[in-house]
Amino acid sequence: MKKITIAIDGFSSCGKSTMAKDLAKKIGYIYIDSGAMYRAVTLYCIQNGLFDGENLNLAELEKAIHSIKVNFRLNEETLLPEVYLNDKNVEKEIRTMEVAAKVSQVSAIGFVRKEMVYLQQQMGAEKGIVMDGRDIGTVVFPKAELKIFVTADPLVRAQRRLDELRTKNDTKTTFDEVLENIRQRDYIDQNRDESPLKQADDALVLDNSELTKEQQMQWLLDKFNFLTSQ
Ligand SMILES: Nc1ncnc2c1ncn2[C@@H]1O[C@H](COP(=O)(O)OP(=O)(O)OP(=O)(O)O)[C@@H](O)[C@H]1O
Ligand SMILES: Nc1ccn([C@@H]2O[C@H](COP(=O)(O)O)[C@@H](O)[C@H]2O)c(=O)n1
Repeated sequence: MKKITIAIDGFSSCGKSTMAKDLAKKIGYIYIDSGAMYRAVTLYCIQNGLFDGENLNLAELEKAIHSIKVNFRLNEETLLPEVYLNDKNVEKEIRTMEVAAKVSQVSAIGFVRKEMVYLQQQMGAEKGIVMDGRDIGTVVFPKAELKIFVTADPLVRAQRRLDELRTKNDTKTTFDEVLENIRQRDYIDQNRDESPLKQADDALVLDNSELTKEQQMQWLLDKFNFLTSQ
């Protein structure tokens, strides 16, 4: 069967990666979490002292951007791609609240986006890919055959993310901190000049506030099956 490109965009913590990952596994496509790439660049900035409080040293980051190596390697056990920063697996480090608090500032920078979008387009050149993010259907793959825009109530999203943090032994972060981070990221992502988060005109909208993971997966699979059976 001819392979297609699937773009899943939407708000923070609404389940994009969960459904993109599950769908890719089910249909034998490559899965790429584009947010992980922006998180990896953010981690680089933190680790290399490019942040002075809230201030980011843009000149230093611009000098370094071409030499920051961000790529994915398959975890042989989970069969899922994991993100590497300069050849080090950083899958866990990029999921901290420290990175979450700074990533939307980094991802709003034009030269950072240009570099990441170039890599993402290379990864999807052969199709057969499910990529999730904020600008996948609008900028990275504007010709994607299937575009989904995911949304959910911020309170529901915050609770899901908090539950996840608790399973990772984070007992400190509060519900209000998670909610504030989600609101802040949504605001910055929607209002930045470069490739703001918005629904592509030809995207199908999914509000999964009241759907289980299984229900959202079935919804997505139905859309995929319908499209590829045409
Ligand atoms: N339908 C659902 N019902 C309950 N929990 C869900 C559902 N979908 C996803 N989750 C959970 O919500 C949390 C956030 O999901 P996920 O990481 O997939 O979101 P995301 O949109 O990719 O987030 P981010 O943009 O922050 O990377 C995870 O803990 C996931 O297991
Ligand atoms: N295509 C994308 C993907 C992500 N971002 C930015 O990265 C942040 C983290 O992404 P998650 O999917 O892991 O939450 C996100 O808040 C965006 O600022 C992006 O700009 N474009």
